[in-house]
Amino acid sequence: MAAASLDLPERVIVTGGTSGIGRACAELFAAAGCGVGIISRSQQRADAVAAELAATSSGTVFVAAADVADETGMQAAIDQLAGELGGVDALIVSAGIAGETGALLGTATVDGFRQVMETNVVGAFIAVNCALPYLTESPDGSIVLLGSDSGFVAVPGMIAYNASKGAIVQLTRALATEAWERRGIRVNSVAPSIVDTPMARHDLGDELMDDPPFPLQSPQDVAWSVAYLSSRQARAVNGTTLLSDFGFAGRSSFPA
Ligand SMILES: NC(=O)c1ccc[n+]([C@@H]2O[C@H](COP(=O)([O-])OP(=O)(O)OC[C@H]3O[C@@H](n4cnc5c(N)ncnc54)[C@H](O)[C@@H]3O)[C@@H](O)[C@H]2O)c1
Repeated sequence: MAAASLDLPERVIVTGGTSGIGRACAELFAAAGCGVGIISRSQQRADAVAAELAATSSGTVFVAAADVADETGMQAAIDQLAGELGGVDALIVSAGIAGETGALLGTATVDGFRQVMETNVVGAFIAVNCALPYLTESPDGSIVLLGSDSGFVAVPGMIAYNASKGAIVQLTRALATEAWERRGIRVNSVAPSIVDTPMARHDLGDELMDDPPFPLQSPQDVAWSVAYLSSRQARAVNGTTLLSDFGFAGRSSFPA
């Protein structure tokens, strides 16, 4: 059977593009021949990933170093990448942290809560704001944020993370309404359950991740959802959060 193909954006910026889901997105877009701009906190790490992608794909890869919570640094990084790419058609926001994993109410700290919200929510808004002028210029601008099934079901010991990912669901809707009506830009998010990435391995441990009692997805599984939402084939999809979770969030935890 012949495969239908996605019309992907030509110029894509990915935050958190050197690891896990962000890296899988950068790989997918670069392999499809797109221009890709990776934002990472570490210039050295970004250079190494860009060299690996350049060796294995037809797309052009540029890198910039910035912390997503630093508005000035992010504006400089996005201005640089937009200049190198010749514009921006899609922004993928994958930079994120889990925070104080396992810290229950009473031990979870306010500082830890702030740090997670700064990175996962404020950082997402900063990235969107910085890329907005370029996406507005694109004939087909779109944004895909990384949420989580933790935005729908609360995982114990992750108060700040759960709250931050709930915020991403509503941030997606809020941005989508205004960005579409005023600028023709679509905004969607993907909410995965546990994905085999350095973040999940750090939080859950290799032993559990190597023999998980839950269905485990790959970063590539998520990258395909991101690719679809950023593609022209999803031109009527706006303000939605796509759960990629094997149906977990919709399932009662009590046996039938
Ligand atoms: N791995 C999972 O099980 C899972 C499940 C659901 C959602 N997610 C979400 O997917 C996204 C990507 O997660 P991942 O699993 O690929 O994690 P990861 O740790 O493998 O990659 C995240 C990247 O973001 C970068 N980053 C973190 N804070 C940053 C900051 N302040 N500025 C710039 N870069 C920063 C990290 O350095 C890293 O390169 C996150 O938003 C995460 O919450 C992950």
